[in-house]
Amino acid sequence: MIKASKLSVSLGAGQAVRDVSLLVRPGDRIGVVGESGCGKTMLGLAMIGMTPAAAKVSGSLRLDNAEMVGADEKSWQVQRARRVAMVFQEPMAALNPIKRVGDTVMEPLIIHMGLSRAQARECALSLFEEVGIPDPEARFRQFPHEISGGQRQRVLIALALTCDPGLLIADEPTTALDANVALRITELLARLARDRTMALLFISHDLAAVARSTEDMLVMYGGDIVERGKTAAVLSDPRHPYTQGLLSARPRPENVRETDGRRKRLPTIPGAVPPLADLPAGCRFAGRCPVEMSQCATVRPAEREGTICHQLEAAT
Ligand SMILES: Nc1ncnc2c1ncn2[C@@H]1O[C@H](COP(=O)(O)OP(=O)(O)OP(=O)(O)O)[C@@H](O)[C@H]1O
Repeated sequence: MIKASKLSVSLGAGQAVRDVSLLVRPGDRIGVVGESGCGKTMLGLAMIGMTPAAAKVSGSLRLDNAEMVGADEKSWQVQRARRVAMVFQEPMAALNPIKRVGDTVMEPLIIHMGLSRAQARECALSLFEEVGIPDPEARFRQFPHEISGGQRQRVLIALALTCDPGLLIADEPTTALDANVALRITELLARLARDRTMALLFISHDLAAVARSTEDMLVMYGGDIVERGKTAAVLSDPRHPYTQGLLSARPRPENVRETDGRRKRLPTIPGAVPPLADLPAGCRFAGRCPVEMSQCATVRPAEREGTICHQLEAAT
């Protein structure tokens, strides 16, 4: 259990995070949204003890029973290995370019988990399989530049899982990926959190991805949490004016126009997730939906053709 109370991060005269209180329990999946610079990353960094050297962290952050505000680097190293891990947005920058990806994932298993090389290799290969890396034996020997961006992000997720963390912080993990790969990575993170009863803090600008992968969400503005609640409720019925503004600023298909002003017809990609703006009226639940749109009781017949709704559960 991770509990932040009045957690603040000051950088010079400004406060990047202000008095944030947050309880994260095993298996919680929490989205964090808000405009650029509102403090999402800094909150994540404070929760893993990786704020910039110039930052001053105050308040309280308890990881299980240990108070981590003011803790030294050695204590943080233990917590980072076992309790909290983070996946960053740019996988190429986060991986050592001159190290084979298999060796990268084996290293913490040997150093922090005390495994032999043979055990670490076996464990790393099974992590590669768990995160959906095809042909793990072959990928194991490759360098980061030899694999795709999506596979690099999967390697980083495997790396983050090596010490079986209680909380995984994913900071815009799909920003550098194309829409389809981004969707798969989002689904992977949500699945891992469910399967491992691991908490997930999913920081993103992509509200549809937050809708798919989280149950609760926080909306940040100017370092504060201005709204929090169940993801479905916040997205369908935002209470704070800032959240209302954030949701209304989403790109909507009806706003995409040809140069002559006519509405542009967007191609339908089989299996693609429709933007939130396209969600049928009457559905209140954000999250992965097993119901095909053609069988969904809440969708009007005209909207059913050729589309699969992966995004909502039927309101029933
Ligand atoms: N290394 C740093 N030194 C000084 N100020 C910083 C540093 N990193 C971030 N900041 C400031 O802290 C505030 C919060 O930044 P943060 O990166 O947490 O925003 P964010 O919400 O994650 O933005 P984005 O969505 O663009 O990643 C901003 O005002 C930013 O300018």
